[in-house]
This record gives sequence, structure tokens and C-alpha cells, in this order.
Amino acid sequence: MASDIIDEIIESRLKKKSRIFMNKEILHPDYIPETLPHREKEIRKLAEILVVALKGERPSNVLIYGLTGTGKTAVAKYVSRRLAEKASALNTRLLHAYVNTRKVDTTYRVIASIASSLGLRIPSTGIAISEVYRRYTRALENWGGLHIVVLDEIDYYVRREGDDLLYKLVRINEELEKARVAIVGITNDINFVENLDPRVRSSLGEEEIVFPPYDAEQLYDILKQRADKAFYPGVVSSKIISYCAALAAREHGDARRALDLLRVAGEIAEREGSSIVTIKHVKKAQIELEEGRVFQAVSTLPLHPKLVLKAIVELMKEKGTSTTGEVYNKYFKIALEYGIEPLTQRRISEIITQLDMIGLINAVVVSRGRHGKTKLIKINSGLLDVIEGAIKL
Ligand SMILES: Nc1ncnc2c1ncn2[C@@H]1O[C@H](COP(=O)(O)OP(=O)(O)OP(=O)(O)O)[C@@H](O)[C@H]1O
Repeated sequence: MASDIIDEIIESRLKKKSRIFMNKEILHPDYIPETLPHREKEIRKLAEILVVALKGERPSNVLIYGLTGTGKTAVAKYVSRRLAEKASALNTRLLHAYVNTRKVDTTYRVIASIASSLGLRIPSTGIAISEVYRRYTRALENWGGLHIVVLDEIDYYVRREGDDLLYKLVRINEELEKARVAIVGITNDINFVENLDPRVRSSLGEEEIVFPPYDAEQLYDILKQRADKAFYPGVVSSKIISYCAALAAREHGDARRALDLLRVAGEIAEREGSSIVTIKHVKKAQIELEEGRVFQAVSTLPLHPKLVLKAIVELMKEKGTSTTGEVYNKYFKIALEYGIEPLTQRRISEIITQLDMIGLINAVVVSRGRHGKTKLIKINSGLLDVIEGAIKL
């Protein structure tokens, strides 16, 4: 029986050609288009810093910041790839490495990944980090060229592993005679830089480029360029593109979010057997994406914030709203039920503020007359089930 269902799905999905997507890959966040509209200034600035590499000189290290989805990764990959292509045509020794240090999550793997772009094969375990580093330095020196190393999402890495590796990398040129390394660090956390070791900060930020958020018109152009190649003609009207652009512009001008919205709206249209994408599909996509984000945010919370959220969910279900004191009492009980030592009320107040900042709850300060102030805490009722489902203890 079950295999019949599978056969049926395979038959209907694989054999039926999409009427919506001509090439869905084009809407994928990792896809880098031939041109990046509205990033000409940033491309020019990064290329002007790095171009000296083609003359064999070491470019300054660069720190790129800007909010999520402002094209930092796309621009850094685009410029370093184009320079490497040019270098190969000119017979100049220039190679580039790109590592997302949030995904490649240990120091060992980060250096191994950087080294692999020089053709080094580092075993996945078994040698000391210092040895991997030594092999990388030796390979650089034997090769004698310029290595552009793009380290994306470095704030995650530094929070997790500290800034030792960055320190080593920005100092590596002192150990090298023939080869040179230039670092391009990318982060969307503006405060991150302030917490760096001052020596790392001054070397890494020899040059800084700030990426501003996109406005609705710029997002329109970005979406239009991708939509023209991703969808069959007539499937997505300019009204739909404007609508997605306006929604994403309202939420800090994030191109990734705008593209996700368009892609998911297309998927919903396809699932529903429609031949065009409508505003209704975009609205549904918005809900689907929001639920996905909330689920992700909740499931990656540490233990105590999860317990606090569980307390708030239970109070929401019992009485529709709650105060800081009630949340603490409930949290206290739940923690004991799970055999976990409860934190102080003060820590719980901080956690409530953090949950509010992430947008999982809504906390408003209210006066209780002589009894001072408290917070009224609520959860958007549309998200209650998703949040509850995501709290796994
Ligand atoms: N100017 C642009 N033209 C075309 N596509 C763009 C442009 N800017 C961003 N994008 C696309 O938006 C998505 C997100 O961009 P990107 O990954 O570069 O953002 P980011 O600033 O690095 O964000 P994050 O901090 O989340 O990594 C990618 O699919 C990228 O191709």
C-alpha cells in the first residue's frame, strides 16, 4: 500500500513538469547572479582595495558589515572570484578561499578548509591544529602567491571559539617571506567588532565597508532580475514583485527574505496547482516563513530560556496573559519538575527581555500603582502552537 502512495507521488511530481518554475535554483540564497544591482559602489570599493593583489602586493585586510541579506556574501564572493579569474589570465599567483565560519564550526575545520583551497588535503581529524596551521603556512610559502581568505559570519565563530585564529591569521604575513594573505571578514553584528582583541581589530579592520539595507525599489530590481530567469513568463506579475519587495523592505531591507518570499510563494502556487503566483500565495508564504523562523529560534534556545518560554506558553493557555512574577513562579515549578536548579528572579527578568528582543514574546511595562512596575507578557496567538511544538526539553 505504502509503496503505491510513494509511486503515485513520484509519478505526479517527477513526471509533471513545473508550470511555475523554469529554474528554481536561481532563487536559492547561494546563487550569485552575473550582476548585483545596487551594489556597484560596494563592489568598486572592495575591488579597489583587493586589486593591488594583481600586482603582487598584499591588499589591506577588510571588514565588511551590514545587516543580514544586504549582499555582503554575494559581493565578497563575486569580487574575489573575478579577481582570481583575472589573475589566472594574467598568470599571477592569486587564489581565494571562502569559509562560512558559522557552518564550518571548529577552528580545525576552518583552517583545513582554508588550506584546501591551496590544494592541501588535511585529514578530517587526527592532527593537531598547530600542525594544520604549519602545513598551511608551508604550502603558502612553497606556492608564493597571494591568498584572499574570506571569513563569513565571523561573529558566530569568535563567540564560539574566541579570536585566537583571527589573531594568528592577521599576523601570518609576519611569518611569511614570499606568500601573502589578505583577510576579508564579514559580519552582521556591528557590536561584534568592539569586543574583539584590539590588535585583531586594528589589523582586520584596516579597511571597513558598511553595507546599507536595500529599499523597496532596489529590492524590486533584485527580485525582477532573478524572477525573469527563475519563473516561466507571465507567472509572476510586477505587482507580485512589488508586493514582495515592499514586505521585505519593511523588515530592514533584506534581499534574502525577499527572495525566500518569492520562492515560497511560487512553491505554494505550484502545490495548489495554480498557473500564476497571486498575492494570496505571497501572504501564505509570509506565514510559512514566519513559522519556520519562530520554530528555528525556539529550538535553538538554551535550556533556561526554553523553560521560561514554556512557562509563558502555559500561562497564555490558562489566562491569556501573564506578569513577570507569575512567569517566575511557573518557571520555578517547571524547573523543579524537570529536576533543574532554577535561576534567580533577576536572571529570569533578563531572559524575558531577551525573548522579547528576539520577537518570540511581547512584554510591555505597566504600572501597578503602589506596587511598582511589572511587565505584561503575551505571545501572538497565531504562533502559540508553533512555539509550543518547538520547545523540546
Ligand atoms: N544586489 C543584489 N543583487 C542580486 N542578488 C542579491 C543582491 N544582494 C543580495 N542578493 C541576494 O540575496 C541573498 C542574500 O545575500 P547575501 O547572502 O549576500 O547577504 P548577506 O549580507 O551576506 O547576508 P547574511 O548576513 O545573512 O549572510 C543571496 O541570494 C544574494 O544572491
